[in-house]
Amino acid sequence: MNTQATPTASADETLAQPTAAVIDGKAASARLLKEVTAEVASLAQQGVIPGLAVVLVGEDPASQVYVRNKLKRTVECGMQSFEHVLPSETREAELLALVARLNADPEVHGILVQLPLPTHIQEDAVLEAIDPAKDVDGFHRMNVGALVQGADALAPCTPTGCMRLLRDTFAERGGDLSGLHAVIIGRSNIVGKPMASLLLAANCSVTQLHSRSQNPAELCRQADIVVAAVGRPNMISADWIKPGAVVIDVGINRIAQSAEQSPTGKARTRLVGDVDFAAVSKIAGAITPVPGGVGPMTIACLLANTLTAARRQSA
Ligand SMILES: NC(=O)C1=CN([C@@H]2O[C@H](COP(=O)(O)OP(=O)(O)OC[C@H]3O[C@@H](n4cnc5c(N)ncnc54)[C@H](OP(=O)(O)O)[C@@H]3O)[C@@H](O)[C@H]2O)C=CC1
Ligand SMILES: Nc1nc(=O)c2c([nH]1)NC[C@@H]1CN(c3ccc(C(=O)N[C@@H](CCC(=O)O)C(=O)O)cc3)C=[N+]21
Ligand SMILES: [Mg+2]
Repeated sequence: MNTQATPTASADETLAQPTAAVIDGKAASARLLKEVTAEVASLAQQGVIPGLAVVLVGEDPASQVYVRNKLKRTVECGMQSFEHVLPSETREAELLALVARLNADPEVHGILVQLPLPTHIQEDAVLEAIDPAKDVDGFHRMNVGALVQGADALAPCTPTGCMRLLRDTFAERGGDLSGLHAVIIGRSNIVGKPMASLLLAANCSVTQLHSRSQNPAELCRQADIVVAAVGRPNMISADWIKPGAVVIDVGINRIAQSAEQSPTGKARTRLVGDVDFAAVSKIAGAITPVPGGVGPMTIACLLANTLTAARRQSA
């Protein structure tokens, strides 16, 4: 990672050094995966191979990206991967029966049911059916409650990955997150809400924006840390950002790409985040790219959670 502008730089300094450091999520995830791989090997010597079951119902595009990358990394770090791809017509009862089988399977230490589920399935019923000890997404009420109360729990992977990137970024600058103002855009159970809990635990002042917020750009401009988790391509423009702020872009949006822009010369799609990277990177102190930012960290944290779950279940 380069360290050109500092997050506390004044507007003048930032004008003199107008390009944000690009936070390298791929490198950070490779470092974490290396640690996980070593610990998986030592657990394997005790006869335990951590196993992760992934359940995908239907065809959400962001979920498909996730599943593909996850499978690769799981095997690379020495874990077992169990994939369950079900058609979008799958009935809730069938899905609950599968979850019950995975709960009872001693080779499965972690269970992840991809969200969103098709609308005829009640998401919360499925999430509550997962054994909390195997809930590597941290979405079960028991784990959500523990996170909010600051107790030890399996914490959601994407916010955990964002925290690792933030801590690394501020540590490189000789500081930490304590006392900084963090603005989160989005309040989903997957990203926005658990992100707020983790930032509060790190002693940030936290503001949470959502679709009903008034003057979002004005509020966001007060942030030292911006976490964008909306699902709208390029929504966060340069005028939302205070010079020198650290920007974490969680969005994974697939947009059409013209033939001229495509490396293959064919009209295709490409991934973009929620932040207008080209404009914001001229103002921010540091920023995560999409792809190559939060996404790879989510996967590394998922595998770290699976290792933790396997250790606890075999202790
Ligand atoms: N990189 C990764 O590892 C991951 C990436 N993602 C991606 O992150 C993005 C967000 O995901 P997720 O949290 O699940 O999305 P959700 O759709 O569940 O939540 C989106 C949030 O954004 C808010 N919102 C919508 N429009 C606006 C607006 N105009 N102004 C302010 N807030 C708005 C919504 O507000 P309200 O509550 O009022 O409706 C809601 O809280 C998606 O692109 C997703 O693909 C998700 C998980 C992991
Ligand atoms: N129960 C559940 N938990 C989730 O955590 C969850 C989910 N459901 N549903 C879908 C979203 C989305 N999500 C992604 C994670 C990693 C990448 C990822 O690896 N991104 C790479 C993509 C690289 C590429 O393939 O081009 C990157 O950003 O660099 C993408 C998307 C997790 N989610
Ligand atoms: Mg639903």
